[in-house]
Amino acid sequence: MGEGMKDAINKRDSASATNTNREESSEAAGESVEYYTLEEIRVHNMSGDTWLVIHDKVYNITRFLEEHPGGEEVLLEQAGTDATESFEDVGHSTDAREMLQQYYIGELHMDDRKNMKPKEVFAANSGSSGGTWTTWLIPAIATAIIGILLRYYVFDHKSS
Ligand code: HEM
Repeated sequence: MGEGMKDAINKRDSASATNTNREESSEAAGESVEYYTLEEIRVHNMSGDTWLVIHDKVYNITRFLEEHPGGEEVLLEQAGTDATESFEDVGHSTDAREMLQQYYIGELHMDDRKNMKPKEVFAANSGSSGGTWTTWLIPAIATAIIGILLRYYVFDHKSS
């Protein structure tokens, strides 16, 4: 019996090994990604069926509602919508961000993504915190003025 049995087992093992590999590679290639539009997501806005979007990823958080340290209420307020801003406003920990993975079901449809246009990026950079160029321009001018003053001071002292 020995050889036949071993062969059968080997065949089964290698078959299951190739299956697993195929699954992994198709996942890695992103073939099985689901895309949802905001319209599709909007209907999942109740306590028994709760989806939300964070950073263009769609999460089914129905079974997380009761576990959320920040309470069920805040999640239900965001249910069926893009909750990225509220999620970020709270300043969630790295642990919270890692937890998200468990509830991932797909991606927000490309048409519904709020891609930052170059104009918006510029506006975001030149807000009250000051633009990037002012951060080096002001110290540069200050250094130049100090340099000029020092020169005058040194010359004045040499000539007198
Ligand atoms: C599925 C997505 C979410 C996950 C996995 C999550 C997870 C967590 C975790 C683990 C905490 C404990 C503190 C921390 O580790 O940061 C927390 C706190 C909190 N979360 Fe969320 N959260 C999610 C979505 C949201 C959303 C959309 C809001 C919207 C307002 C929110 C509001 C809060 C608040 C108010 C707290 C309490 C903060 C505090 O007491 O300091 N969370 N969340």
